[in-house]
Amino acid sequence: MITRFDPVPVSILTGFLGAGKTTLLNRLLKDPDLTDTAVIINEFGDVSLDHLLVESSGDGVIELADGCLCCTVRGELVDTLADLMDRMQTGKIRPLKRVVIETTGLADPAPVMQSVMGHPTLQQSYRLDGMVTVVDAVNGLSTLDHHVEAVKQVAVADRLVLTKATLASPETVAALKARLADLNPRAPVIDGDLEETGRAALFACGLYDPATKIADVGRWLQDEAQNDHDHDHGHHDHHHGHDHHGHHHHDANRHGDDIRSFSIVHDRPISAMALDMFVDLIRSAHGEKLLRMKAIVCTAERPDRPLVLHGVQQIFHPPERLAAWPDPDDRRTRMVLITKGLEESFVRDLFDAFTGKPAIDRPDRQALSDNPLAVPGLRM
Ligand SMILES: Nc1nc2c(ncn2[C@@H]2O[C@H](COP(=O)(O)OP(=O)(O)OP(=O)(O)O)[C@@H](O)[C@H]2O)c(=O)[nH]1
Repeated sequence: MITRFDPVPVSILTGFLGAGKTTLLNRLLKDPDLTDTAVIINEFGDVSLDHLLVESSGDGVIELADGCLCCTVRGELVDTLADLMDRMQTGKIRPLKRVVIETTGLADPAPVMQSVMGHPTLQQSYRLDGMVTVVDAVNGLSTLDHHVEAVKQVAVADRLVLTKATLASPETVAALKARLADLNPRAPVIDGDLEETGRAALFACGLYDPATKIADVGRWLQDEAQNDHDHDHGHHDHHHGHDHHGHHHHDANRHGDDIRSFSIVHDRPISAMALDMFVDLIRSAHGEKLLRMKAIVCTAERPDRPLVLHGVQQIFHPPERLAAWPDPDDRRTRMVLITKGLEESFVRDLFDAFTGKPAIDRPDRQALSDNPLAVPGLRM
């Protein structure tokens, strides 16, 4: 038997790389009001860590990996939403109160929104209710200057959540708030540290209304609707190339001409000192090219308790030791990097050198830490 339901509210949690989306989601998932909520998380790259770092991973958390919601895995999002509705209607899962979609940090929100609002079948089953955008107080201004996706994420928001304000100066926070008000005069800016920010009510914003946003928002959504229409009619020339209008590649690892995502997997424990030196070198010498680094590391000193590292542009947050491995049978170190203008081979060579992997034409860790710039082949 098929049961019909009222359209299920869908909220989209977005924000630039490392702004604090997963951290906020982990707080929200502790709110009992978010039971019967399906959470769809999406990550760039072939190795995904978010499903390990979302604390209530398991039932209700669906992972769309190895691609970006706004381009490569957009079809998977549509299929996932259709499948959830099908399972609800046929009684295989309990009726959902809400669906929350966490996008990748580089996602253009417009195509993701259009998937929910404009898809001919999905729009009968779902309604967009709550665009929540997380903005990092430390990197926010420069991110808005350099990444069109970040500008769009702010402009489309119903609510803006400001994170890391205690790490930024009051002047920086004031300048950022002024910029946010220009881009989105009506969205309240909510302090990420407040307890109530972590409650389910954050998502309940009411039916999405583009008319309450700056005029660009309506245009972006219309462009997406037109793109979908053209696509349906065989014009496959949109979204190729990340041009100045913010259009996208279909390649998950090329979200801009020089933006790359890659991962390093290592199956032996790493000494904390080697890790420290590797991170320090990357950060100090190439921090501006490192958009994001996320890692779960098996250290030689505490192999039973993995270390989680987060680098967001130049900022490295204090590492966190988990109580145990999320999957006790997989204790490999996994590191995901998103870089802009920094070659994968360079980072890999550096990692291998610090972790002691021998190579004929590369010096060892000691020589590297003494003089990293003197290394042939390791200079950019
Ligand atoms: N001090 C401080 N750190 C924060 C805050 N929010 C997030 N962080 C830290 O920022 C780092 C990145 O946080 P995530 O929640 O993983 O960010 P994200 O937006 O999900 O990252 P991506 O999925 O890679 O885009 C982590 O080390 C967090 O602990 C905050 O409000 N204050």
